Amino acid sequence: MLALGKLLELTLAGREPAEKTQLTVEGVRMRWLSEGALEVRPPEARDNGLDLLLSAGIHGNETAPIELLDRLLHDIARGDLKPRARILFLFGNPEAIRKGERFVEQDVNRLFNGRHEQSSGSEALRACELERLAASFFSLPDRQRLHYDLHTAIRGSKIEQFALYPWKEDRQHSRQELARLRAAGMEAVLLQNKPSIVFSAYTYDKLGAEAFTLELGKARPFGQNSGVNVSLLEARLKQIIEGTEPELTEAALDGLQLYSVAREIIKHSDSFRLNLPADVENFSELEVGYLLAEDIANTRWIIEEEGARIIFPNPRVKNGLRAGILVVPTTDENLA
Ligand SMILES: O=C(O)CCC(=O)N[C@@H](CCC(=O)O)C(=O)O
Ligand SMILES: [Zn+2]
Repeated sequence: MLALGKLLELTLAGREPAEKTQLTVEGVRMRWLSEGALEVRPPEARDNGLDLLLSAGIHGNETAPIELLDRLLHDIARGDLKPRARILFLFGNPEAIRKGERFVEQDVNRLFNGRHEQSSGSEALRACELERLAASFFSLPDRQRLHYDLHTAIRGSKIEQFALYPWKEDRQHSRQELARLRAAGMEAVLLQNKPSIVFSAYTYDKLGAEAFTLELGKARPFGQNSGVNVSLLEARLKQIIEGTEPELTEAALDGLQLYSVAREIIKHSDSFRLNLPADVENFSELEVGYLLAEDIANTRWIIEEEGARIIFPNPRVKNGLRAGILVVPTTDENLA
């Protein structure tokens, strides 16, 4: 296999490849751009006009998505997978991946859309570099742009695999993309309704990509991901890469649960208390009247919404950051 197919090995070892560009037997060009960043370009005659950004390891301990991208890259480097799409593979936070930690000093996925400029340190620099790599990749005119930022969650979930769909003023969420996610095994989608500082929100808002954060199961160390079943997503990604995806019909949305954000729980101070068991699962339902959280100056988060569920509860985030999202079921009436 070509050495550049071993991007993960290079990244784990903190090494630069001797040769920065290599050609597969299929004439596919692989180009190492920077640590954890590799562009794959099909021969011009095979190019189908799709630019696909696949990122993982924005959180260093979320290894199942990293292993999935590693398998796809191996297949491309061996000539077993024959891309018609142009692809950018990104391992988001190499230092944290090497340490097996979510982050080293600060969460890279809270540093996009301008936030890295107000910060310092290696993770702020990395967020800036990821924005630059994505912007350069998505700079070619008249091409389709798609970004999947792959994650696993800190805790178990009542809905194992789900997507978060960013928001931008005057832009509608796409039914076609939701059908594609359903076919890729996602059981639910959270439709965001305000701007955000995560990677997929940057590529959606600033670069015009269809972009999603995908949650694929519970985070575990390398080699311990047999409980994370990515087979439907992996099969779909291969079809997208090879341009062999079956046509999507509207009916394919059937069974996909849609949620919208009712409220984001922001931790304001060290007095923040979250009134949930440590092992509570994502999408656990909360009853109207339930006292969810308390914070400084008698701030109280009481559930007012029927059918509210909690995702990503985390009282240990830094002050000023999201300590959970309250979501409620929604319908497909506003989709494009
Ligand atoms: O399990 C958790 O609490 C967090 C899992 C995770 O990393 N989720 C992403 C979601 C990004 C988004 O809001 O689109 C994150 O929190 O960065
Ligand atoms: Zn994550």
